[in-house]
Amino acid sequence: MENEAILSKILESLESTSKAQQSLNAKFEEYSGQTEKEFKRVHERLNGLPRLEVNTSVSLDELSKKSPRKTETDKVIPEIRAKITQSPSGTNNSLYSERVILTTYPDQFGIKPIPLKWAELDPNVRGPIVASRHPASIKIRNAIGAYGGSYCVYRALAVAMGALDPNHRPDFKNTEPTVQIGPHLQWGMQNKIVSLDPFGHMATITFENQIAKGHDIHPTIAITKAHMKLPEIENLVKSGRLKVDGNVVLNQSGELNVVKAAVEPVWYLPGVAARFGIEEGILRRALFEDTGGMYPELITRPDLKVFLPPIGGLTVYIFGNPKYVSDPSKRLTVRVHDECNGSDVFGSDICTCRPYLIFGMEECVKEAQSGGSGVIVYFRKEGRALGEVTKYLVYNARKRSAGGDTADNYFLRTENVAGVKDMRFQALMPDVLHWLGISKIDRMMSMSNMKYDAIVGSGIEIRERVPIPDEMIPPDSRVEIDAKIADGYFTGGSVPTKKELSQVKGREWDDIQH
Ligand SMILES: Nc1nc2c(ncn2[C@@H]2O[C@H](COP(=O)(O)OP(=O)(O)OP(=O)(O)O)[C@@H](O)[C@H]2O)c(=O)[nH]1
Ligand SMILES: [Zn+2]
Repeated sequence: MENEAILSKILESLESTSKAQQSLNAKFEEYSGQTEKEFKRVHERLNGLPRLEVNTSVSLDELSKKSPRKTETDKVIPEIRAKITQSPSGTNNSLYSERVILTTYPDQFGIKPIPLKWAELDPNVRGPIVASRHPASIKIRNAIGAYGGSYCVYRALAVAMGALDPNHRPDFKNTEPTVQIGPHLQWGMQNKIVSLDPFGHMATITFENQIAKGHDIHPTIAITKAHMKLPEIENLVKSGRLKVDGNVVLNQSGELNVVKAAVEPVWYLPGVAARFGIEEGILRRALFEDTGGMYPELITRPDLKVFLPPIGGLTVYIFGNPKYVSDPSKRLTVRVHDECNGSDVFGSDICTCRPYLIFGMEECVKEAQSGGSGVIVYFRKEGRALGEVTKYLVYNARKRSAGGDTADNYFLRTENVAGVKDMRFQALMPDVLHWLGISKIDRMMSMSNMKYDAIVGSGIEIRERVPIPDEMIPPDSRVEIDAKIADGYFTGGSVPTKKELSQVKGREWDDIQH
């Protein structure tokens, strides 16, 4: 009797699972427009194609012989490949030491990190950031994580496939900055800079001797100069809104002269924790847990205070004389921008990102032309640091919702998916402004209250806030901008009421053609 009840329960649940599967299939067909017939046709075509043989015991040499084209494996360094193929399991090959070092401990034999004193103005007192785990560095390492931000994972792949010697030492000849930034007083002040290494661009010069001794020290900042060309800027020049001056705007096609700096994240954990008003231990535990246990040393090495997180960094674009940026007697225009690949690069019109970025650039150029300078900071924090997958999920939810894509529900839809509406945590953002030695901003090209509060709260004065002009707002992004204004973003106009917000509607799903 009891068994029968269980059996019927199982059958019931199987039935509902298969119903769910059916409705999923129906939905799939509806969304993708693929009939079963088409599906079969694709399958048949695929079946007709030659199959890729998967043979785990095959050697890399055999594989590259089989491949008719040149593949990545052809580029491997023979000695590295030899080391990899010596070990069929790959877990104990001669690339690395026999024993896998899962973590280290402060009191372990031979562990003696190079002293590191954060917020010291003298780089020799501050000390280099050493993040390498290779035999010559593992005992003197004073930072958790790896150089390169998120790109450390690609480096691991290159090493694993034999294209890169794990002990490769970069040749830094001629890589020095094209202009000098700093040192600025802020570099030596407590809590002004906690998420980047202010000496990151000077590492190869300042720590030349240590590098020559074999210490694996990398710069975490690089500064170069370039020309840039954008269609909108060219149009501004053609329409006469921007003038050619041969220095900032180089010619009629709107070519701009810039100095740019790429910055990788370097977190001083006690400082990051203090910025968010949390305990360092809690921060370390969360970073350990929510990166899938990637960095056990966050827990086992409380003596190591610096962490190089595997996240995107930022880029600084300077218009005009870079020396003026930190000179309080010169005017300064700034736009701090968070990545929006869909709009910034691909021209999506659902938000104001690229238009505001271009407007920011225009004003930076004008400031530089009239004797001041301009700075654009571009942070890799896609989709308010929630990522592009979350962002697209929310777009779908917005467009499919019963009452339409209205401004009053804009943030709610993000919260439904991500749990929060924003994970950018602007509290760390002003660090780059302090690295540049900025003490006041004449024109801040942003309406964001979060950016404003963070910058002003860090001790930098903002003299004027400049909203995006109405005519630059694409129609479908009205939903976003009105929702933001109602949520506290700066506006020169009126703040929409709840009722008004419910009437601001984005494009319907059906209006988007495929
Ligand atoms: N998750 C999510 N992110 C979005 C959406 N629309 C824009 N974004 C992201 O929001 C961020 C916008 O950043 P910014 O362009 O710096 O603008 P802001 O912080 O809103 O403020 P302003 O300085 O006034 O422009 C970027 O990271 C975008 O990718 C959305 O619908 N969902
Ligand atoms: Zn955007």
